[in-house]
Amino acid sequence: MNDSPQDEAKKVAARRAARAIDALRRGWLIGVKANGEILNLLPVETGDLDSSLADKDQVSLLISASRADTLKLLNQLAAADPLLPVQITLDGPVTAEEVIAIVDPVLDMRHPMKGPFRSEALNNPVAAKAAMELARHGGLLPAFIITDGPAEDLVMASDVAAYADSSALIMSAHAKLPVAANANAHIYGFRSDADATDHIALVVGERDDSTPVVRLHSECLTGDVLGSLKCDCGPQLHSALDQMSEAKWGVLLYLRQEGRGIGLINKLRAYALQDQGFDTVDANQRLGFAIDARDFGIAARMLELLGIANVKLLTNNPEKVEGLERCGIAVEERLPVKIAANPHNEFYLDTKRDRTGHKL
Ligand SMILES: Nc1nc2c(ncn2[C@@H]2O[C@H](COP(=O)(O)OP(=O)(O)OP(=O)(O)O)[C@@H](O)[C@H]2O)c(=O)[nH]1
Ligand SMILES: [Zn+2]
Repeated sequence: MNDSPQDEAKKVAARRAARAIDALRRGWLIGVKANGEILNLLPVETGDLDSSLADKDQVSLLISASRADTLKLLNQLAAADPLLPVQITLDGPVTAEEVIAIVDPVLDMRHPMKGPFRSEALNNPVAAKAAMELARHGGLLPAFIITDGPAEDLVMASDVAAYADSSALIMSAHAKLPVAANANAHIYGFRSDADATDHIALVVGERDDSTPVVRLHSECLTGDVLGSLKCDCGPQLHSALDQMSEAKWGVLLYLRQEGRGIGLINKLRAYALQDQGFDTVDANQRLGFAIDARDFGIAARMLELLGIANVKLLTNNPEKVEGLERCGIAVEERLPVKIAANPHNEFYLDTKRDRTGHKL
């Protein structure tokens, strides 16, 4: 089947975004274009900072709005949009260590005094916002050195949306998978030609015309595999499979959205901030991310591909209900997930209830 010109354009856009994300992970320079102008950026986390900073009289950095807030820089930009990234300029010579101390909140205790910096209005806010999203998709700290070009990988700010487009997801494999909770289970694999992340669904029990019990489970390597006591993910996963087995049938969507969409390494950074006393919400914001960066459109698309339009959703998170309904899935009922707290996750569960509206 031939793609329509629109589909072809989306693929080209997704490819440019994928190349840019790959470049960022390797520490290469990217150019982000919006409104006819290119913003050339070197990722602080992976880039060769020493050679980029050498002999510079001035160095400009692009950091997230919430990082700028922590550094008390937002008030310098009185009229600024509080969600816009911020450009700061330092007088040279500047060392790699100084730059890292500015962008990495985990080091704040070690380097409490920073600055003075000048923050400036962005001349390409659309490109700057897209750069923050590219860093998140790459699982990197959202911080860049603004450099001179030309960059080999040029991405349009609008390409990020094509990369994250859940309609590109297709079902690619299907097999029986007996699991401990239920020997009658089937696994379905999903992938997309836009983004390299694979997702899976486990259909538990005998499918019929009744509404299935569905659980959207976001990947948590520490909880699901290592049995971390910091969160409730592992017990929730197993309790969900048990509840599905007790119902007529159920569907577990295992979404590869580690750390609520910020990636494994950034989640571990959030844990390091939690070790310093910040809660899960503040930790995400200090890193420069949204409290929850997940896109539940992916789950809705997986349900659509499985031919499921109505669900009974196992969750305490109202955002999951709204996220699915916005994408046309009817949530007939919300079933609470009750997990006994332990001394290590009590504060985390309280934070979810008090700050992110989780019901219990
Ligand atoms: N960034 C970040 N992610 C975390 C933290 N603790 C757990 N996670 C991630 O949060 C996600 C787990 O969320 P879910 O189990 O889907 O639950 P939920 O949004 O709390 O909603 P429920 O359906 O009520 O469980 C996983 O991707 C975990 O990796 C944390 O402290 N910081
Ligand atoms: Zn977890």
